Amino acid sequence: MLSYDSTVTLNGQSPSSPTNISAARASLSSSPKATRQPVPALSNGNVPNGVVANGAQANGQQAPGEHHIWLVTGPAGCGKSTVAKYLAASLNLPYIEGDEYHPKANVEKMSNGIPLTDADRWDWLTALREESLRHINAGNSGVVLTCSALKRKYRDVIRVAPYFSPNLHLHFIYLHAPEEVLLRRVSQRPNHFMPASMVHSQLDILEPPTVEETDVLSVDVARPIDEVMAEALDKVLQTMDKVRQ
Ligand SMILES: Nc1ncnc2c1ncn2[C@@H]1O[C@H](COP(=O)(O)OP(=O)(O)OP(=O)(O)O)[C@@H](O)[C@H]1O
Ligand SMILES: O=C(O)[C@H](O)[C@@H](O)[C@H](O)[C@H](O)CO
Repeated sequence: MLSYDSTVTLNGQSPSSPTNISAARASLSSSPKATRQPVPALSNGNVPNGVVANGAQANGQQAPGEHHIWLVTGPAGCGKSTVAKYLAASLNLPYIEGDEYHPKANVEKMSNGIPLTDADRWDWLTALREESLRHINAGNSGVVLTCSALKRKYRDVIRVAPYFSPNLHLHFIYLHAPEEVLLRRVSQRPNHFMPASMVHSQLDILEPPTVEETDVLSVDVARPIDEVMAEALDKVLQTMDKVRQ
């Protein structure tokens, strides 16, 4: 297990598998509003460690030697899983569903309408950081994960990930919407442990990213999902371009 201050190595390798960034760009330009771009059916094939082998076509090349962690963040119901699956499929990257890494006790608490504490979240955050690094160290050019990361200090825990690796770039994709939108989505979502009554507690402790958190891309998600996904992907691709320059 990596500890809080472990050195991160990338095996000195360029990513061996190309990603389909060109395909993602083509899809954006041919479908500006992305209305013909359905949420990829990932067949829910999560293996226990949360990795999904997605079926996106690999048509392009990511800049060799650069690695990215794309962390989709925000309160319950903002659309983290939906957007993250879309990004992972579009970029042909592994996907980690953060909720699957909560210990049973955390899920029981949330199911019973009891908000988690900092202590409840700490090991979960480090586990997600380590799991992301495991994917990068295994030779993936990047990884997409979901994690509410509601407070600045939670994001800072994840920010340790690229500390020793100049070629590893961490980005947060912060999804935001008014409480009534989140409430509606959580209420209407079937078969999920999180009761709608928990939405308020999430917003109560939420520390929205500040301007000084320059690794954050923000997306207003109080809009149709096709627009949200298109904007998220566009911002990701633009960010990759900046890293390459
Ligand atoms: N932009 C959108 N417009 C309409 N419905 C949406 C939108 N984004 C997500 N949804 C729906 O809202 C619900 C919550 O989305 P999702 O599960 O992706 O959120 P989440 O942030 O991962 O939630 P949680 O952290 O609670 O698991 C789902 O039923 C999803 O289909
Ligand atoms: O930090 C937290 O309180 C949790 O991560 C929650 O955000 C849930 O996991 C998620 O929203 C499920 O609905």
